[in-house]
Amino acid sequence: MKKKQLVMIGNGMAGVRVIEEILKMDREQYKITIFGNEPHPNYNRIQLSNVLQGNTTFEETIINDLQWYESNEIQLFTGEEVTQINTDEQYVISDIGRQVSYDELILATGSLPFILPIPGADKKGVIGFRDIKDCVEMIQTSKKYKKAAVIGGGLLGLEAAKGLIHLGMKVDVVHLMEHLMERQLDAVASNMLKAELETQGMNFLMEKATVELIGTDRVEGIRFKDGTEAKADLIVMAAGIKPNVKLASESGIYVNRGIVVNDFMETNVPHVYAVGECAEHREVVYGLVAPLYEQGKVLAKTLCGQKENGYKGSITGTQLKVSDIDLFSAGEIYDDPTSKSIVVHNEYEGIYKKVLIRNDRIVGIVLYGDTKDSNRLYRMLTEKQDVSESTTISFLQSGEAVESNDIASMPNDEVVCGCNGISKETIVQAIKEEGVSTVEQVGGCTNAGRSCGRCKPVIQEIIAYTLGDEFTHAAEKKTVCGCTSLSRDEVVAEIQVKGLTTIKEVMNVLEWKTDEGCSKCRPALNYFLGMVHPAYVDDRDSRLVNEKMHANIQKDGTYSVIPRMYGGVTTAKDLRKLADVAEKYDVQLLKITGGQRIGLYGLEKDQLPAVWEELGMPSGYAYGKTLRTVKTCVGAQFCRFGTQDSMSLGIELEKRFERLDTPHKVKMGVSACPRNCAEAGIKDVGIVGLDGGWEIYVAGNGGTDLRAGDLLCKVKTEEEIYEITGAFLQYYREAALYLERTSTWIERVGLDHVKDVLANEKKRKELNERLNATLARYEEPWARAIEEPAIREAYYRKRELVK
Ligand SMILES: Cc1cc2nc3c(=O)[nH]c(=O)nc-3n(C[C@H](O)[C@H](O)[C@H](O)COP(=O)(O)OP(=O)(O)OC[C@H]3O[C@@H](n4cnc5c(N)ncnc54)[C@H](O)[C@@H]3O)c2cc1C
Ligand SMILES: NC(=O)c1ccc[n+]([C@@H]2O[C@H](COP(=O)([O-])OP(=O)(O)OC[C@H]3O[C@@H](n4cnc5c(N)ncnc54)[C@H](O)[C@@H]3O)[C@@H](O)[C@H]2O)c1
Ligand code: SF4
Ligand code: FES
Repeated sequence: MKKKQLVMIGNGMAGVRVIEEILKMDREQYKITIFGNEPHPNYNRIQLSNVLQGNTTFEETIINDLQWYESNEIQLFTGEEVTQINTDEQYVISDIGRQVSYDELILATGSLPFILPIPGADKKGVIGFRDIKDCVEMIQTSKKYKKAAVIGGGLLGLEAAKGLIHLGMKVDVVHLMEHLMERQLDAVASNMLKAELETQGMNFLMEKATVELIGTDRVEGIRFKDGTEAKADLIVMAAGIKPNVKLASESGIYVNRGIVVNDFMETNVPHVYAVGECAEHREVVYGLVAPLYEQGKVLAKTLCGQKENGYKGSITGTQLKVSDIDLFSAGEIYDDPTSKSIVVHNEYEGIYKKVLIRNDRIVGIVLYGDTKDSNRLYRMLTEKQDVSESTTISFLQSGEAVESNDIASMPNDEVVCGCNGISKETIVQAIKEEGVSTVEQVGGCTNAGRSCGRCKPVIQEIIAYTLGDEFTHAAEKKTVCGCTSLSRDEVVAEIQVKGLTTIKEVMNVLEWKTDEGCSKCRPALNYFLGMVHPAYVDDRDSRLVNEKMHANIQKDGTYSVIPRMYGGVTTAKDLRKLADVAEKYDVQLLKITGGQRIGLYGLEKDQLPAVWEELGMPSGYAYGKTLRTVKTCVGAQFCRFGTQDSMSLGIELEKRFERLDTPHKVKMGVSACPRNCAEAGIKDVGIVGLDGGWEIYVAGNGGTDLRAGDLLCKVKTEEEIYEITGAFLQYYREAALYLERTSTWIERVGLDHVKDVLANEKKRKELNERLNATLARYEEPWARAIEEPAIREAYYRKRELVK
């Protein structure tokens, strides 16, 4: 049966969750295309606050990596904005003129920050806080400037302010109202919050209406309605958001505040749906993921022909992600004549709890300082339980830490992860039936904990309670991924002891929990098998996407071609070839890379075999977990300071070790004197020439986690360098975790340990023997692609546009 074309505009949290749900229900019905105007795969926007506050990295925010799209055959166009929808002829057009037809269309365009329409709002240094780009700008600004102002004392503004303080800036929070977070907290809780945040370094300018942002080109300050001013080199506008609906309304789709949908997330136009922050359901637009994920489930069912009850709306609960602040709020927050409240206010311990009741039902909750009751009360609220028999004590228990007893008495259907609507029962089931034993694995099976992360401590408690004595052992172990409860070392040991030779065999014998594995374990197993068995036949389809393609996929879906240029040395003939090919294929960019070679960027997948054939040069593996480059200085051949021939040594090292699979990428550098022009001190292996010898440095890193290399040893001859470098690489291959750089590996196992291993001559010899046996199996990847039509057909067939 021909698949229907499903197109989604917006590659954010709500939209991609719909696609995940569809894939769980029915993989065969749709050919899926996604447009996202950010240059990233789907990431966890919620965690941007934690990135700013230094609790997580950008890499850790990625929810679905490019490999996920590739392996689910989803065509993803990042950095591309859809600018037109033709609902009569059912196609969309992007800002680069790409036209894609649809049978069904999902609008998941999210929201835009509300930028106050005041003079000066367009100055440099005025931003919202919505995406990675804003986050990067805050981080970079903090390196140059010292004073920031955040406009808006809501959830977003306070999380941004905390992040900016962490980045070393002085921060004013400008708030229009009398109380912070006035939509979530009453006056008492709000004052407690303000007092705590002041101790954390925030300065509040309350009841201030901003009328102008002052400065010349760049913002320098704020002017308020009362005539006062405040200095600021950076302004973060966090005064609310507005649904991103321009495209929908211009396309004739009915829009009120958001894109209006019915209970099945259908808009007024046939075959067009909306989900997430851009959608308006029963006159409500939501701004938290829990309701958006509920909408996502309903939409997936609608699209898979399983329309049931539909979406009925949600009551949301919020928490603030600022360290040392514990607060929860849901439903109504202010007393009125029709409601009664139960309040516990322990000023001594800084705890405040309020439950609002109307007609024997909880209608609102505000908790500050102790939120242990939040799940239970929230459930009573959402289920509209009759509370007439309850006492104050049973409403508002003590503030003791969650203990096993609490888990034991927690009802099975209590929702533990509010963002994803996952109950205790579902988590316990995953632990018992799927054999998972870490918070990450529970997330892999159930989605619990994958959004704001606030439920993770409770998930941890449930694991401990369910596993009992087995827990300590299980929790200590870092498993390969959620598909197995075995660690990397256990899997490698089993491969060796049981003589397992294929991925399928490993999964069967080691009782993998999934049939096909996942994007984490498949590449890892492929690597382990290749590391254990020198003659292993590579399973190309299990590799990470760039390795599988032998080319680096770029943000617009095109690829780069970077041939080897051993030691950074080239010839006029090779340069001519590069120029000819670049002209013939009209490449978008020719660039000298950081690794001293020349890259051709912007090639289509079907052009790659011909480009490589015409170049006739070996692949530079600029995409691989392998030896990338050996950077060299000109050394003794030309430089008057050079004591050694760095170029020849670098070229020889690159030729010896190219193509070798390693746990992560490996970069080398060779400088011919301590002036170190090849920056050998920040390479995985760095060699520095001295009078009469060389120094070998290891585990340097010039990337995100900057690290100077450690001196491993001094040697006299080039032969010694080859021997020690070979042994080091092989030991790293055998001992490091998959996707662990040499820098983190050395930090974990200790330099002295590696020195001890390499100081042992017998071990060095054995390591080099195993390395050489492995090196013998590699061949030039593009030679095969050029010769074999089947490979070209399988991997480099032209991208069809869905039209
Ligand atoms: C810093 C921060 C912290 C947050 N913390 C929390 C929290 O703790 N808890 C919580 O529940 N929620 C939190 N939220 C809110 C939560 O992130 C959002 O509710 C959620 O991301 C909305 O998902 P969405 O898919 O509707 O929109 P988005 O995630 O915004 O995704 C929409 C995507 O569509 C793209 N797009 C728009 N128009 C087009 C077009 N024409 N063509 C192509 N692409 C387009 C956008 O660039 C965007 O990438 C937070 C938000 C921020 C910014
Ligand atoms: N922890 C979380 O759950 C979390 C964290 C961040 C963001 N978010 C979500 O992101 C979205 C945006 O958050 P937000 O805090 O911007 O929205 P918001 O609407 O909740 O808060 C905006 C705040 O700005 C104030 N404000 C409005 N105009 C102002 C002005 N001119 N000067 C000063 N203050 C002004 C308002 O009084 C309000 O308190 C919301 O949907 C929110 O739920 C959630
Ligand atoms: S590292 Fe020393 S030898 Fe090499 S180019 Fe620099 S100065 Fe010359
Ligand atoms: S409550 Fe947010 S991830 Fe679980």
